[in-house]
Amino acid sequence: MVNEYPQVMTIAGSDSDGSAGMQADMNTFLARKVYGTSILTAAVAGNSYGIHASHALPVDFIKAEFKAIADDFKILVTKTGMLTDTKTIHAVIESYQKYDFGPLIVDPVIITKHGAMLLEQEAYETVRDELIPLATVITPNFYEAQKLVESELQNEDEIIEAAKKLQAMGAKNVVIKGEHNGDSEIVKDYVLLEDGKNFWLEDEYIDTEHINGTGDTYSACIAAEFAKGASIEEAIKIAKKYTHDAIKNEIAVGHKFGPINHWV
Ligand SMILES: Nc1ncnc2c1ncn2[C@@H]1O[C@H](COP(=O)(O)OP(=O)(O)O)[C@@H](O)[C@H]1O
Ligand SMILES: Cc1ncc(COP(=O)(O)OP(=O)(O)O)c(N)n1
Repeated sequence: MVNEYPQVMTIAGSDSDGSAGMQADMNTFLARKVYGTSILTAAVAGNSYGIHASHALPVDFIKAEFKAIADDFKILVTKTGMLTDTKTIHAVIESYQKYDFGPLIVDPVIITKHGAMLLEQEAYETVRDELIPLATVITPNFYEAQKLVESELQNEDEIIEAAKKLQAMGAKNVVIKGEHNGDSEIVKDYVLLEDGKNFWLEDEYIDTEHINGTGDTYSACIAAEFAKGASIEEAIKIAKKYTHDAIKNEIAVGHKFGPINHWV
Protein backbone atom coordinates (compact mmCIF):
# COMPACT_ATOMS: atom_id res chain seq x y z
CA MET A 1 0.00 0.00 0.00
CA VAL A 2 1.25 3.50 -0.83
CA ASN A 3 0.40 6.12 1.80
CA GLU A 4 -0.57 9.56 0.60
CA TYR A 5 -0.21 12.78 2.53
CA PRO A 6 -1.40 16.25 1.46
CA GLN A 7 1.57 18.32 0.27
CA VAL A 8 2.16 21.76 1.76
CA MET A 9 4.95 24.32 1.54
CA THR A 10 6.68 26.76 3.86
CA ILE A 11 8.61 29.82 2.67
CA ALA A 12 10.79 30.67 5.64
CA GLY A 13 14.16 31.09 7.28
CA SER A 14 16.15 28.38 9.03
CA ASP A 15 16.77 28.83 12.75
CA SER A 16 19.82 26.76 13.65
CA ASP A 17 18.63 25.65 17.11
CA GLY A 18 15.59 23.95 15.61
CA SER A 19 13.10 25.87 17.76
CA ALA A 20 11.58 28.27 15.24
CA GLY A 21 11.40 29.22 11.58
CA MET A 22 11.47 26.49 8.98
CA GLN A 23 12.36 23.81 11.54
CA ALA A 24 9.24 24.57 13.60
CA ASP A 25 7.16 24.56 10.41
CA MET A 26 8.53 21.20 9.27
CA ASN A 27 8.13 19.65 12.74
CA THR A 28 4.52 20.84 12.76
CA PHE A 29 3.87 19.45 9.27
CA LEU A 30 5.23 16.07 10.33
CA ALA A 31 3.24 16.04 13.55
CA ARG A 32 0.01 17.07 11.78
CA LYS A 33 0.57 14.40 9.11
CA VAL A 34 1.10 16.45 5.97
CA TYR A 35 4.14 16.30 3.69
CA GLY A 36 6.17 19.50 4.01
CA THR A 37 8.26 21.11 1.29
CA SER A 38 10.36 24.19 2.00
CA ILE A 39 11.62 27.32 0.27
CA LEU A 40 14.54 28.63 2.32
CA THR A 41 14.76 32.44 2.32
CA ALA A 42 17.41 33.05 4.98
CA ALA A 43 19.46 31.36 7.66
CA VAL A 44 19.81 32.61 11.21
CA ALA A 45 22.39 31.52 13.76
CA GLY A 46 20.17 31.11 16.80
CA ASN A 47 20.08 29.27 20.08
CA SER A 48 18.02 29.48 23.22
CA TYR A 49 19.87 32.68 24.22
CA GLY A 50 18.86 34.52 21.04
CA ILE A 51 19.77 35.19 17.42
CA HIS A 52 23.45 35.96 16.77
CA ALA A 53 23.69 36.37 12.98
CA SER A 54 21.42 36.34 9.95
CA HIS A 55 22.01 35.82 6.24
CA ALA A 56 19.48 36.30 3.41
CA LEU A 57 19.70 33.91 0.47
CA PRO A 58 20.15 35.21 -3.11
CA VAL A 59 16.84 35.81 -4.85
CA ASP A 60 17.86 33.78 -7.91
CA PHE A 61 18.40 30.78 -5.65
CA ILE A 62 15.00 31.34 -4.00
CA LYS A 63 13.37 31.40 -7.45
CA ALA A 64 15.18 28.15 -8.35
CA GLU A 65 13.74 26.52 -5.22
CA PHE A 66 10.22 27.52 -6.29
CA LYS A 67 10.77 26.05 -9.76
CA ALA A 68 12.10 22.80 -8.32
CA ILE A 69 9.00 22.35 -6.16
CA ALA A 70 6.59 23.46 -8.92
CA ASP A 71 8.10 20.95 -11.36
CA ASP A 72 7.46 18.01 -9.08
CA PHE A 73 4.79 18.59 -6.42
CA LYS A 74 1.11 19.42 -6.05
CA ILE A 75 1.10 21.90 -3.20
CA LEU A 76 -2.32 22.39 -1.58
CA VAL A 77 -1.50 25.19 0.88
CA THR A 78 1.53 27.47 1.38
CA LYS A 79 2.66 29.49 4.38
CA THR A 80 5.20 32.27 4.74
CA GLY A 81 7.55 33.04 7.64
CA MET A 82 10.76 35.11 7.68
CA LEU A 83 11.10 37.12 4.45
CA THR A 84 13.95 39.50 5.46
CA ASP A 85 13.57 42.42 3.01
CA THR A 86 11.71 43.85 0.03
CA LYS A 87 13.74 42.09 -2.65
CA THR A 88 13.08 38.71 -1.02
CA ILE A 89 9.36 39.49 -0.73
CA HIS A 90 9.26 40.49 -4.39
CA ALA A 91 10.98 37.26 -5.46
CA VAL A 92 8.57 35.24 -3.31
CA ILE A 93 5.47 36.98 -4.67
CA GLU A 94 6.66 36.67 -8.27
CA SER A 95 7.28 32.94 -7.94
CA TYR A 96 4.17 32.26 -5.83
CA GLN A 97 2.04 33.89 -8.53
CA LYS A 98 3.87 32.18 -11.40
CA TYR A 99 2.92 28.67 -10.25
CA ASP A 100 -0.05 27.10 -8.44
CA PHE A 101 0.83 26.74 -4.77
CA GLY A 102 -2.67 26.98 -3.30
CA PRO A 103 -4.01 29.43 -0.69
CA LEU A 104 -1.45 31.44 1.29
CA ILE A 105 -1.19 31.61 5.09
CA VAL A 106 0.91 34.70 5.91
CA ASP A 107 2.72 34.80 9.25
CA PRO A 108 4.10 38.34 8.99
CA VAL A 109 7.30 37.64 10.93
CA ILE A 110 8.84 40.96 11.99
CA ILE A 111 10.59 40.33 15.29
CA THR A 112 11.19 37.38 17.61
CA LYS A 113 9.69 37.61 21.06
CA HIS A 114 13.19 38.22 22.40
CA GLY A 115 13.69 41.31 20.23
CA ALA A 116 15.66 40.13 17.15
CA MET A 117 14.51 41.90 13.98
CA LEU A 118 13.81 39.45 11.15
CA LEU A 119 12.28 41.93 8.67
CA GLU A 120 13.85 45.22 7.57
CA GLN A 121 11.73 48.22 8.50
CA GLU A 122 11.62 49.42 4.87
CA ALA A 123 9.84 46.16 4.00
CA TYR A 124 6.78 46.72 6.25
CA GLU A 125 5.13 48.65 3.44
CA THR A 126 5.82 45.83 0.96
CA VAL A 127 4.18 43.36 3.34
CA ARG A 128 1.19 45.68 3.73
CA ASP A 129 0.73 46.60 0.09
CA GLU A 130 1.81 43.47 -1.76
CA LEU A 131 1.79 40.40 0.51
CA ILE A 132 -1.28 40.92 2.69
CA PRO A 133 -3.62 41.19 -0.34
CA LEU A 134 -2.60 37.61 -1.24
CA ALA A 135 -3.34 36.19 2.22
CA THR A 136 -6.11 33.71 2.82
CA VAL A 137 -5.16 33.97 6.50
CA ILE A 138 -2.81 36.41 8.24
CA THR A 139 -1.53 35.65 11.75
CA PRO A 140 0.31 38.66 13.26
CA ASN A 141 1.29 38.58 16.91
CA PHE A 142 0.29 41.53 19.07
CA TYR A 143 3.44 43.51 18.22
CA GLU A 144 3.25 42.76 14.47
CA ALA A 145 -0.43 43.78 14.33
CA GLN A 146 0.46 47.17 15.84
CA LYS A 147 3.28 47.68 13.32
CA LEU A 148 1.09 46.73 10.36
CA VAL A 149 -1.83 49.00 11.30
CA GLU A 150 0.55 51.68 12.59
CA SER A 151 -1.20 52.25 15.89
CA GLU A 152 -1.03 51.03 19.48
CA LEU A 153 -3.64 48.49 20.51
CA GLN A 154 -4.68 49.33 24.05
CA ASN A 155 -7.97 47.51 24.45
CA GLU A 156 -10.22 44.91 22.84
CA ASP A 157 -12.07 47.43 20.68
CA GLU A 158 -8.77 48.57 19.17
CA ILE A 159 -7.77 44.95 18.44
CA ILE A 160 -11.13 44.41 16.70
CA GLU A 161 -10.56 47.60 14.66
CA ALA A 162 -7.03 46.45 13.75
CA ALA A 163 -8.39 43.14 12.46
CA LYS A 164 -10.88 45.04 10.28
CA LYS A 165 -8.03 47.20 8.92
CA LEU A 166 -5.97 44.10 8.07
CA GLN A 167 -9.00 42.68 6.28
CA ALA A 168 -9.43 45.98 4.41
CA MET A 169 -5.78 45.65 3.30
CA GLY A 170 -6.79 42.42 1.56
CA ALA A 171 -6.33 39.53 4.01
CA LYS A 172 -9.43 37.32 3.84
CA ASN A 173 -9.20 35.94 7.40
CA VAL A 174 -7.33 37.53 10.30
CA VAL A 175 -5.96 36.12 13.55
CA ILE A 176 -4.41 38.64 15.94
CA LYS A 177 -2.51 36.67 18.58
CA GLY A 178 -2.86 38.10 22.05
CA GLU A 179 -0.28 39.36 24.51
CA HIS A 180 1.18 36.82 26.93
CA ASN A 181 3.39 38.71 29.33
CA GLY A 182 2.06 37.17 32.54
CA ASP A 183 -0.15 40.17 33.39
CA SER A 184 -3.26 38.09 32.77
CA GLU A 185 -4.10 34.44 33.49
CA ILE A 186 -5.84 34.24 30.10
CA VAL A 187 -4.31 34.57 26.62
CA LYS A 188 -6.83 35.74 24.02
CA ASP A 189 -6.41 35.65 20.23
CA TYR A 190 -8.93 37.54 18.11
CA VAL A 191 -10.28 35.93 14.93
CA LEU A 192 -12.10 37.74 12.11
CA LEU A 193 -13.28 35.47 9.31
CA GLU A 194 -13.99 36.31 5.68
CA ASP A 195 -17.77 36.20 6.19
CA GLY A 196 -17.58 38.62 9.14
CA LYS A 197 -17.91 35.95 11.83
CA ASN A 198 -15.58 36.87 14.68
CA PHE A 199 -14.66 35.50 18.08
CA TRP A 200 -12.00 35.40 20.78
CA LEU A 201 -10.00 32.20 21.26
CA GLU A 202 -9.05 31.95 24.92
CA ASP A 203 -6.68 29.71 26.79
CA GLU A 204 -4.87 29.77 30.11
CA TYR A 205 -1.52 31.61 30.28
CA ILE A 206 1.34 29.12 30.79
CA ASP A 207 4.27 30.40 32.82
CA THR A 208 7.30 29.04 30.93
CA GLU A 209 10.40 30.25 29.09
CA HIS A 210 9.93 27.53 26.44
CA ILE A 211 7.89 29.41 23.83
CA ASN A 212 10.26 29.78 20.87
CA GLY A 213 8.53 29.10 17.56
CA THR A 214 4.94 29.36 18.80
CA GLY A 215 3.90 31.67 15.96
CA ASP A 216 5.53 29.51 13.31
CA THR A 217 3.86 26.43 14.76
CA TYR A 218 0.45 28.10 14.89
CA SER A 219 0.53 29.24 11.24
CA ALA A 220 2.06 25.95 10.01
CA CYS A 221 -0.70 24.04 11.80
CA ILE A 222 -3.39 26.22 10.16
CA ALA A 223 -1.80 25.41 6.77
CA ALA A 224 -1.65 21.68 7.55
CA GLU A 225 -5.22 21.38 8.80
CA PHE A 226 -6.59 23.45 5.90
CA ALA A 227 -4.73 21.17 3.47
CA LYS A 228 -6.32 18.13 5.14
CA GLY A 229 -9.79 19.55 4.51
CA ALA A 230 -10.70 21.53 7.61
CA SER A 231 -12.45 24.87 7.20
CA ILE A 232 -10.38 27.96 8.02
CA GLU A 233 -12.31 28.32 11.29
CA GLU A 234 -11.65 24.69 12.28
CA ALA A 235 -8.00 24.95 11.21
CA ILE A 236 -7.46 28.03 13.40
CA LYS A 237 -9.10 26.35 16.42
CA ILE A 238 -7.03 23.19 16.00
CA ALA A 239 -3.85 25.30 15.62
CA LYS A 240 -4.60 27.20 18.81
CA LYS A 241 -5.08 23.95 20.74
CA TYR A 242 -2.03 22.24 19.22
CA THR A 243 0.22 25.23 19.98
CA HIS A 244 -1.16 25.51 23.51
CA ASP A 245 -0.63 21.80 24.20
CA ALA A 246 2.90 22.03 22.75
CA ILE A 247 3.69 24.89 25.17
CA LYS A 248 2.11 23.11 28.13
CA ASN A 249 3.99 19.83 27.68
CA GLU A 250 7.43 21.38 28.03
CA ILE A 251 10.62 19.60 26.89
CA ALA A 252 14.09 20.09 28.34
CA VAL A 253 16.11 21.59 25.47
CA GLY A 254 18.46 24.60 25.64
CA HIS A 255 19.56 26.65 28.63
CA LYS A 256 17.31 29.71 28.25
CA PHE A 257 14.32 30.32 25.95
CA GLY A 258 13.60 26.83 24.69
CA PRO A 259 11.43 25.26 21.98
CA ILE A 260 7.92 23.89 22.35
CA ASN A 261 6.96 20.22 22.17
CA HIS A 262 5.90 19.28 18.64
CA TRP A 263 5.42 15.61 19.62
CA VAL A 264 2.52 16.48 21.88
N1 LIG B 1 2.91 31.61 27.62
C1 LIG B 1 1.85 31.32 26.87
N2 LIG B 1 0.76 30.77 27.40
C2 LIG B 1 -0.31 30.45 26.65
N3 LIG B 1 -0.39 30.67 25.33
C3 LIG B 1 0.67 31.21 24.71
C4 LIG B 1 1.84 31.57 25.45
N4 LIG B 1 2.75 32.06 24.56
C5 LIG B 1 2.17 32.02 23.35
N5 LIG B 1 0.91 31.53 23.42
C6 LIG B 1 0.00 31.30 22.32
O1 LIG B 1 0.77 30.80 21.23
C7 LIG B 1 0.23 31.25 19.99
C8 LIG B 1 1.34 31.97 19.22
O2 LIG B 1 1.39 33.32 19.67
P1 LIG B 1 2.70 34.19 19.84
O3 LIG B 1 3.66 33.49 20.75
O4 LIG B 1 2.25 35.54 20.28
O5 LIG B 1 3.27 34.22 18.37
P2 LIG B 1 4.69 34.69 17.82
O6 LIG B 1 5.62 33.52 18.01
O7 LIG B 1 4.40 35.02 16.40
O8 LIG B 1 5.12 35.87 18.67
C9 LIG B 1 -0.96 32.16 20.34
O9 LIG B 1 -2.15 31.41 20.30
C10 LIG B 1 -0.64 32.58 21.76
O10 LIG B 1 -1.81 32.94 22.44
C1 LIG C 1 14.25 31.80 11.00
C2 LIG C 1 13.26 32.26 11.99
N1 LIG C 1 12.01 32.55 11.57
C3 LIG C 1 11.10 32.97 12.47
C4 LIG C 1 11.42 33.09 13.79
C5 LIG C 1 10.42 33.60 14.76
O1 LIG C 1 9.46 32.65 14.96
P1 LIG C 1 8.06 32.99 15.65
O2 LIG C 1 7.41 31.72 15.95
O3 LIG C 1 7.28 33.96 14.82
O4 LIG C 1 8.48 33.80 16.92
P2 LIG C 1 9.16 33.29 18.24
O5 LIG C 1 8.06 32.54 18.93
O6 LIG C 1 10.30 32.37 17.93
O7 LIG C 1 9.58 34.54 18.89
C6 LIG C 1 12.71 32.77 14.17
N2 LIG C 1 13.07 32.84 15.46
N3 LIG C 1 13.64 32.34 13.26
